Amino acid sequence: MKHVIAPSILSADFANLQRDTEMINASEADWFHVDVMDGVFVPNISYGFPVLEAVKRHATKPLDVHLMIVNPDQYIEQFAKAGADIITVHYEACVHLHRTVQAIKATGCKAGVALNPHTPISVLTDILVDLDMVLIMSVNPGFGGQRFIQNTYKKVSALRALAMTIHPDLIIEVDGGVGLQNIGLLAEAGANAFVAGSAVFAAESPSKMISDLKSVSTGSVNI
Ligand SMILES: O=C(CO)[C@@H](O)[C@H](O)COP(=O)(O)O
Ligand SMILES: [Fe+2]
Repeated sequence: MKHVIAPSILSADFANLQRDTEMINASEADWFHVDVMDGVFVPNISYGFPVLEAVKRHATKPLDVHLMIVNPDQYIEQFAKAGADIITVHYEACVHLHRTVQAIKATGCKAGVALNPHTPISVLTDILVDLDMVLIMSVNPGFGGQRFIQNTYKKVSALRALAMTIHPDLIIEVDGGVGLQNIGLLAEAGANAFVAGSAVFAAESPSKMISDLKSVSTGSVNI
């Protein structure tokens, strides 16, 4: 498959969530990106199981669930039951990351690990082969609409170089401030999945923006 576009429903209109879900269904988007924030790991609270279940009832594409919560182990099964297809936990929130990743896989979901902007990719060297995806945060997690951090390009290309020898199929997803202005360079650096919240939902035509994001960059993903 060509690179993945995952619109973030954090920027959707929650009073019109069915409409926005159907827009994503009908668009060239590949996944729904679902940001769960607990007000502890990040200084914001978004939504939890009821919203995830509601989106799942209408979505025709996989749900890419980004957990910005402490102690994610406690909720993995519940997120899988609520409809997650990919579950991504933060490296910074997990004491026993290998155990957490195995717990995600045991549910049948794909497993991802997210890195905050200050966390070096080297911390994942010994677990990379066990992962389906690494999510590189290109803003500090907690809010949509923030400015993209330029160091992300370097980080993505270093991760792709590391993955090349031990896990060539690794999905590298970039999340935060992604839009037409940087998606091409990110794809060149080695990313192949892109989250876009404000770029999509603030656009005059969200579905045209999704098509534009899909066509701008190069790269592909094996899923
Ligand atoms: O995880 C997060 C924020 O913490 C993201 O998924 C945002 O929802 C992306 O929004 P934009 O930066 O694209 O507006
Ligand atoms: Fe996210």
